[in-house]
Amino acid sequence: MSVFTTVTAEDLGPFLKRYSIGSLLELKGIAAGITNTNYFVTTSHGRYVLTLFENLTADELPFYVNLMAHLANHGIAVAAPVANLADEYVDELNGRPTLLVQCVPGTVVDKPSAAQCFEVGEMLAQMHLAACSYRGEMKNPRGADWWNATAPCLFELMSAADAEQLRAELALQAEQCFDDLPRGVIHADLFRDNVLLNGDHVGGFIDFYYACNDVFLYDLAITLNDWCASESGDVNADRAKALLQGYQGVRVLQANEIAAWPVLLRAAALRFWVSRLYDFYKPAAGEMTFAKDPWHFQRIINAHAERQDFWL
Ligand SMILES: Nc1ncnc2c1ncn2[C@@H]1O[C@H](COP(=O)(O)OP(=O)(O)O)[C@@H](O)[C@H]1O
Ligand SMILES: N[C@@H](CCOP(=O)(O)O)C(=O)O
Repeated sequence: MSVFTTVTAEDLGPFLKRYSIGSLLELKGIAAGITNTNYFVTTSHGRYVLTLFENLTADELPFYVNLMAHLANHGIAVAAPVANLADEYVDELNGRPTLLVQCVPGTVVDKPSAAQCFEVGEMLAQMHLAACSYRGEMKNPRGADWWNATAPCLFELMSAADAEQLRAELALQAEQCFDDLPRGVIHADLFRDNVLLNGDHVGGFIDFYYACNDVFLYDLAITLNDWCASESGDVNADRAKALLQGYQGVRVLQANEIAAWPVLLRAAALRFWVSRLYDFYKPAAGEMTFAKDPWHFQRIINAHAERQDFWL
């Protein structure tokens, strides 16, 4: 369920008058998603998704919303924001900041094929290049500063063996320097549930609310860990190769990126191991989160640590 703030057709009437998208035909809550309230809004002009932000404030939204508009302008498959008559993307409804975007075609695919991984890799590289001309800046809110600050409150709640492994993994990452790697705006959460696939093609990347400035290769590692790893943490080589081929067809990895790849795959898994551990052990009272399995990412780290061949 993810309708946290109810919207009725009556609520929407005055809201839609601030837009030029026609009159309301249908309003339907969207069950998927875990953070915000989403509705499909069908009007006489077409189909849109209305998001009511449950956590982000109107002041925090321009970086993400302008990024989506910038990428859509450059031909990247993302949901394009729709501006209201005051030429603003962010509006307000029922006490929440809102965004209206075009519906993108496709569905979430749980078990992607190699061909679909190829397309996702290609679109990701194109997104990285298109975002180079985007002027917004955002620090990674889930980068090394965050995981180093967050992990200490988890150690005493974890098994001794897991806490020891987490300490070792943090120490391994603390020794690295990624300053020379190509960087720019990254999605930072391009899991399967944030991509709509239309057959083999990318209908649209969605959910840009972790986007930030960071290392491109880290984004590719986050994507590979979700699109190509099984429950055991092992990686399907065909899908991984396809994702990397798709990516490198657009942006060829440099020698220093190839050298950093194994440790960045572990960094990308560490980020979600820590965030899922935090959600598991420290669920905030009343917070609308659904804890996902943290140990999945520990298994991915273990598998990467054993691996010799990284599909490049
Ligand atoms: N632009 C869009 N076009 C079509 N469907 C969308 C679009 N944006 C969101 N959705 C649907 O809404 C669901 C939840 O969106 P998501 O952004 O993941 O929510 P949350 O921010 O709550 O995690 C998606 O799985 C998808 O089915
Ligand atoms: N894709 C993530 C969820 C988003 O990150 P979070 O920090 O908001 O939990 C996952 O599957 O863990």
